Amino acid sequence: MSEQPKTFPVSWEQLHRDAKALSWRLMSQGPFKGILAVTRGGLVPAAIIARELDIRLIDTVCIVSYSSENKQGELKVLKEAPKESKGWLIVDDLVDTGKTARAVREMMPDAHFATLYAKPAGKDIVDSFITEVSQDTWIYFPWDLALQTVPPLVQGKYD
Ligand SMILES: O=P(O)(O)OC[C@H]1O[C@H](OP(=O)(O)OP(=O)(O)O)[C@H](O)[C@@H]1O
Ligand SMILES: Nc1nc2[nH]cnc2c(=O)[nH]1
Ligand SMILES: [Mg+2]
Repeated sequence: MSEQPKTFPVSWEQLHRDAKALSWRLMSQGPFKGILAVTRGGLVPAAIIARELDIRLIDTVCIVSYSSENKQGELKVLKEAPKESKGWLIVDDLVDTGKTARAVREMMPDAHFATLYAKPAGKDIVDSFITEVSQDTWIYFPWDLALQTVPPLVQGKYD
């Protein structure tokens, strides 16, 4: 569970809408030679953007930054980005502290960096994003969520 006081849950529909909005914005920045998806969070947005911009060349940079308890640790690069960066589009789901984005930027200095969501500490590192949320907000992606029942608003209130 997150220790952030605020939460921003994103549904599949919302994610699709935001990835399409980002694609619209990126159209004027291209054409791009290929997409570099930052795993794992960048994979789903990268697939949607690749479809919208008709990009067939997709590569990955494989980075682990947060543990399963949502704590940031040492950055582990499991697979480096390709050498060429000019004309490439980097896609990640979000930028938070900017640690991941900074590391990828170093590997791909001439690429355009796009994320769906951005927090204030990291937003200046990326070139394009759709929605900003406050630093004390934890974003929940649809692949981390499940439908569940919630009690009615008034349950137990008038007992
Ligand atoms: O700006 P930062 O503070 O570096 O955080 C942003 C990164 O954290 C998350 O990835 P994570 O390392 O949790 O891995 P995942 O994509 O596999 O979920 C997210 O997908 C970004 O890549
Ligand atoms: N899911 C998720 N992963 C993150 N990694 C860094 N910040 C976040 C966040 O707000 N949500
Ligand atoms: Mg990630």
